[in-house]
Amino acid sequence: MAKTKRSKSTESKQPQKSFSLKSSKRTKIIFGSFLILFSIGLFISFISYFFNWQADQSMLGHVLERGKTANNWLNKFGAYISHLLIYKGFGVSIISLPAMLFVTGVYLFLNLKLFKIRSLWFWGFYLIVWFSLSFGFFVNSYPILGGVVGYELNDFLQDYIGKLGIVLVLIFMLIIYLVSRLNLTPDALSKSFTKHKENVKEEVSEVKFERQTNSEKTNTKEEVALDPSLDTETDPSHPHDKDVEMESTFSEKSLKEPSEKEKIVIKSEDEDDVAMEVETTQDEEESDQLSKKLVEDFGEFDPTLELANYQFPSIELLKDYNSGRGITIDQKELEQNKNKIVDTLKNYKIEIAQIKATVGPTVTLYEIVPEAGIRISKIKNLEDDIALSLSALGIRIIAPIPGKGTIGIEVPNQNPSVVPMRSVVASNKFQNAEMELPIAMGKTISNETYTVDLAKMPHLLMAGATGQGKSVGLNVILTSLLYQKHPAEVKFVLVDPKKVELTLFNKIERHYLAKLPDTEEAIITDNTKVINTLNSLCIEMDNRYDLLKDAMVRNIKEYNTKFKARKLNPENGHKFLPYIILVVDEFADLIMTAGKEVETPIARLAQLARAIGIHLIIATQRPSVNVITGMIKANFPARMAFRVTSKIDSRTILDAGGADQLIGRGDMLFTQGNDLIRLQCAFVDTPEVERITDFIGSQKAYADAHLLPEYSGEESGIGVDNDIEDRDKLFKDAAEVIITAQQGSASLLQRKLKLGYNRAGRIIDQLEAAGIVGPFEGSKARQVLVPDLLALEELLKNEQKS
Ligand SMILES: Nc1ncnc2c1ncn2[C@@H]1O[C@H](COP(=O)(O)OP(=O)(O)OP(=O)(O)O)[C@@H](O)[C@H]1O
Repeated sequence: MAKTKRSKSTESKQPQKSFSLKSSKRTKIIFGSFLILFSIGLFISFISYFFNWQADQSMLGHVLERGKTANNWLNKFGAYISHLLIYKGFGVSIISLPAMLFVTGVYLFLNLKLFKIRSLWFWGFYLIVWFSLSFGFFVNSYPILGGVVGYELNDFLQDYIGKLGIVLVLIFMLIIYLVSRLNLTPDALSKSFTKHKENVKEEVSEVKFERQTNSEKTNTKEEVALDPSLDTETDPSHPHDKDVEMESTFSEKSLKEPSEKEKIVIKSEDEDDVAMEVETTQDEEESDQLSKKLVEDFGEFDPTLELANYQFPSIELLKDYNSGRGITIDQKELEQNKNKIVDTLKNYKIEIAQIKATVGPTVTLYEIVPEAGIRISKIKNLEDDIALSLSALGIRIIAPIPGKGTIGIEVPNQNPSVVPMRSVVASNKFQNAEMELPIAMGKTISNETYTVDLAKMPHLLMAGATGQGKSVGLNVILTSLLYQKHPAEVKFVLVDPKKVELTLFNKIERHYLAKLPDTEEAIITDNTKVINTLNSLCIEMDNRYDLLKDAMVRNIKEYNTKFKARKLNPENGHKFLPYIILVVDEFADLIMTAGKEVETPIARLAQLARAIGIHLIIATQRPSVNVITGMIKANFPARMAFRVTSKIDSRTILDAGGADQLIGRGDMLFTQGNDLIRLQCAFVDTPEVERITDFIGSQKAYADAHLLPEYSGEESGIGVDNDIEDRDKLFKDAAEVIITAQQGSASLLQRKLKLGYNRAGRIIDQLEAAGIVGPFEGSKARQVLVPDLLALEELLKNEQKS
C-alpha cells in the first residue's frame, strides 16, 4: 500500500516541476523589471540624499514611526537606505551601484547571458572600494565622501603602512584596473600613438571600419546572421555584413602578427661564423585571444538564435491515461501468485527461504531465495511448469538476477497499467537528464522511469512481431527528443516504407527533418531513394570527419563546444553540427529490395558515424538472419525487443531467449550490450503525436528542411545492369511471363519460374534496364511498358542490332 501512495505523490509533484521549468523566463522578466525600477529608485534617493542628508539625520532613529517624514524624495526609505549605503557604507562612490543593478535588470529582462556582467560587478565594486579608500583621507571635512567603510579602511591601513603607503597601494590598484579592465598597456599606448602618426590615410580607413563595426554591434538582427548553421549564411555566394566583421578581425590578427614575433639572435663564438636570427611566433595565444574577444563582444555562439522564440511543446499536449492513479496493487493476486509459486516449487522439492515481490506496470517480479543446496538450473527448467500452475503467459525466469543473489520470476499482472508518455516526460529523471540525446523509454519493473542516451548507444536495433508496439516505440523515441532538443540541435532522416507510420512528422519538416536537395517529401517512402539518402549521409559523415580533423577534436560534442566558444572560423567551412538521427521503419523490406546496396552504407555509418553525431535506429518485424546480418548486428550494440514469435527470432535480436515470452503491448526487453532489462514501453498515441507536431509545425520554421549533401548516384538508385551478355538465362522467359500477365512483380516470377527472391529481383532490375517494366513504385506492382509478346520480339531484335 505504501508503494501506491508513493507513486501517487511523485506523480502529483511532476507537473509542478515542469511548470517551474517553463516559468523561469517569466521569473526573469519579473525580477529584471524589479531590479530596473529599484535601481532608478535608489539613484533618485541617492541624489536627493546629497541635498538633504543633514536635514534627515534627526529622523533616522524614527524610521518606523509613521508620523515622521523625511526630506528625501523617497521619504524615510530613501533617507535610510542612502544613509546606510553612503554615510555608513562606501561614500559617494556607491552611486555606481544603481547603474550596476540597472544593467543587471536589463539583462534579466531581455534574457541575455548573465556571465557577461560578472566582470561589471567585480570591477564596479573594485572601483567603489578604490574611491572609498581614497576619499577616506577627507573624511573629517566631508564625511559622506568616503563613508564609514572608506574611513575605517583608510585608518586601518594608515596604522600599518602610513599615508604614503596608502597612496602607493591606490596607484597600484589603479594600474591593475587600467591594465586588466581597460587593456591600457604601454605597448598598446605606443602602438596607437605611432599608428596615428604613421599614416593619415590608414587612420581615416580605420575610423570607417570602426563605424562599420559599431553599426553592426547595434544591429541585433545581424547578430542572428552570424549563425553559420543557416544555409544562407554559409553559402559563400551570400557574403553578409557579419562575415565582413569576421574578416576584419581576422585581418587585424594578421596585421598584429609581425609585432608579436620575437627575434632571438644566436651569435657564434667563432667570429668568422655567421650569426643566425631565429624568429618565434605566438600563434596559439593570438587565436585564443581572438576567440575570447569574439566571445566578449558577441557572447558564445548560440545555435538556437534563428528560432530564438521557439517554444518547446508542453506536457499538456500528452494525455494522462491513468489520470494520477499510478499502478494499482492487487493484494489478493499477489498472495495467490506467491502461493502458487511456493507450491509448484515444493512439488519439485525446492524449498524457499524468502520471497519478495516488486510490482511493475505490466509484470510483477517475484524474487526468491532458495534454501541452501538447491541448484539454480533446476528452477530454470521449471519455467513451463510454473507458467502452467499460474495459468499465465509471458512468465520469464531470471536465474540468477545479475548482481543479486536471488532468482527472479516475472509474472504478468492481471490488470496491466499503461505507462503514459506524459508521466515519463514529466519525470525528474527525464527533465534533469544530463544527456546529449535523452530518451524516456518507459518504466522498469520497479516502476522507475528509464531514460537512456541515444548518443551513447550509439545505434539502436528494434524488433518485434506486428502489433506488439514497435511503431509506438519509435514515436516514443522521436517525441522524447522533440521534448528536449531544439530544432537547431537535432535533425531526423525518416524512412517509412509503410507510408503511414511516420507521416505525422511531415508537419515538422522545416524544423526537424533533413532531406536530400531537390526532393519534395522529406519522409522517404520509396526504397530506391533510401540508397541515395544513405550514400548522402556517408558523404555528410566524411565531411564531418574532415571538419573534426581540422578542428583537432575527437567528437561532435567537443567540436560544437569549440564552435560555440568561437574558436572555429565559419569562413573555413566550420558550422554548428546538429545531431542526425536516421530512423528506418521496416528494415526487412529495404534489405529485400535493395540488399547489399543498403547494407553496405548502413554498416559503414554504423561503424563510423558515432563520433560525428549520426545515429541510426532500425526497426524490423522480421528479425531473421538474412535481414539482420552479422555485419549490421555487430555494429548495433543496443537492441530493443518487443514480443517476437519464436525463440530463434529472440536469439537473432537479443542473442538470448526471452523476447518470445513477452506479453506484447509495449512489454519489451532492452540491452545496451550487457544486461537485459525488462521495460514497459511508454505509450503515446497518434492524436498525441499529432498535437505535438501541430504545435511545433505552427511555429516559425527554417526556410527549408536541413539539406544533406548531394549524392550523384544512378537515377534509380539500384545499380541496374543493361549489359545483354550479363543478363540472366531466364531473362526472356521472365519477360514473357511479365508481359503475358501485364504485371511487373518479382513474386510473380518467383511463382511461375520457381526462382528465389534475390534472383527474381535481379531479373526485374534487368527488365527495368531493358525498358520492359517501369521503375519501382513502392508496394504497387511495376508498370509493364511492352504491350504484347510481338512487341517484345521486336524490342529484343532491335537490341541485338544495336
Ligand atoms: N507501450 C504500450 N502500452 C500500451 N499499449 C501499447 C503499447 N504499445 C503498443 N500498444 C498497443 O498495441 C497496438 C499496436 O502497436 P503498434 O502499432 O506500435 O504495433 P507495431 O509493432 O508497430 O505493429 P506493425 O508492425 O504492424 O506496425 C497499439 O495500437 C496499442 O493499442
